[in-house]
Amino acid sequence: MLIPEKHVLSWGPRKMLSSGVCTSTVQLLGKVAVVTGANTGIGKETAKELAQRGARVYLACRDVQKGELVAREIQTVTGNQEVLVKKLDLADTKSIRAFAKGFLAEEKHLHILINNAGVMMCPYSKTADGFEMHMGVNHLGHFLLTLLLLEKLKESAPSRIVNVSSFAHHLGRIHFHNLQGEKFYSAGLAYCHSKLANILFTRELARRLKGSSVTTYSVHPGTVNSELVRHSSVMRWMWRLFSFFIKTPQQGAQTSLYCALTEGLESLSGNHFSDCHVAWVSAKARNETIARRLWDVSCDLLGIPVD
Ligand SMILES: NC(=O)C1=CN([C@@H]2O[C@H](COP(=O)(O)OP(=O)(O)OC[C@H]3O[C@@H](n4cnc5c(N)ncnc54)[C@H](OP(=O)(O)O)[C@@H]3O)[C@@H](O)[C@H]2O)C=CC1
Ligand SMILES: CC1=C(/C=C/C(C)=C/C=C/C(C)=C/C=O)C(C)(C)CCC1
Repeated sequence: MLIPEKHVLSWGPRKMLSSGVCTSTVQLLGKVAVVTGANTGIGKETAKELAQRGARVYLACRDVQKGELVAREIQTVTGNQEVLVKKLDLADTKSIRAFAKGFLAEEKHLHILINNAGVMMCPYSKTADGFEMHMGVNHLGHFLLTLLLLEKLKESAPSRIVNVSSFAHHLGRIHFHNLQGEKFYSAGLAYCHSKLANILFTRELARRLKGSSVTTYSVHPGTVNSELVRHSSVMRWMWRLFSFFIKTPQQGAQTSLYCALTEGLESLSGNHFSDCHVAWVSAKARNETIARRLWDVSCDLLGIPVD
């Protein structure tokens, strides 16, 4: 194990709240990984560990300058020079298509895709394509990215897709008549809806990928001290006050790493994980009809032919 357990699990309340360590010893020399939102928080720690294990890692970031600083840091810490930065703004489908085009032209393989980037509790705003920001970035952006990279993942199989969701999905609903939040909007609930969409996408994708050796998992990383709370002063205050009780980003990365690396997980494709174990999801998240409809509606919105 490359992350010594004592550094992942400190002591006291944080230890109690941060169970779940990726104990896989899998090495990744010759493997290629993409991590979205890798310039900070959970994504940065996930990318660092993948690089530590020898993978060529693409940091897919909307701010290339921030990404370059982190890439240098990861190169220095891990000794792996194959840490690359590529511009990806999930709030703009042109940027997503440009990212995929560049990546597919450059790389023969893609073994691990970690759909990690996310926004939470933004004031009402829209992406370049007119999608509500949470649904647009957290769900539709990653949906499009994944479909554009799917052939490469299939050619590189066995390969894995990890979608970082949240236990907040329990409060989520897919309001097909108000998917862009135009009729009513709550910043907190919009986040929950998008995280439910992450789980429905994972389950429907797993169903469609059966037999392909490409597997997919959704993840709740835990409550993690990161920049996710940037839009809420109450949450920022809570995070500061309770920082000792919540996970570090390195601890928050463990379940994503577990799903990306652990051998023998293939039969659990489509499942949701928390603290490196299969976790229960809401009844809405288990609804196949909603999952199929969300898939079709997402294709429609993105101008992808529905199959
Ligand atoms: N922290 C927590 O307690 C929990 C987090 N999660 C999930 O974990 C994931 C990682 O979040 P976390 O590390 O905590 O949060 P951070 O805010 O620290 O990191 C989020 C990352 O997403 C990137 N991002 C945001 N918008 C876009 C965009 N339009 N295009 C590309 N990248 C974008 C950010 O880039 P930039 O730095 O440029 O803004 C940043 O790199 C999220 O999906 C979140 O929903 C789930 C449950 C709990
Ligand atoms: C009650 C309580 C807490 C609050 C937890 C909250 C509010 C978690 C929210 C998580 C989110 C927003 C996840 C995003 O996906 C702390 C700080 C752990 C400290 C112990 C008591």
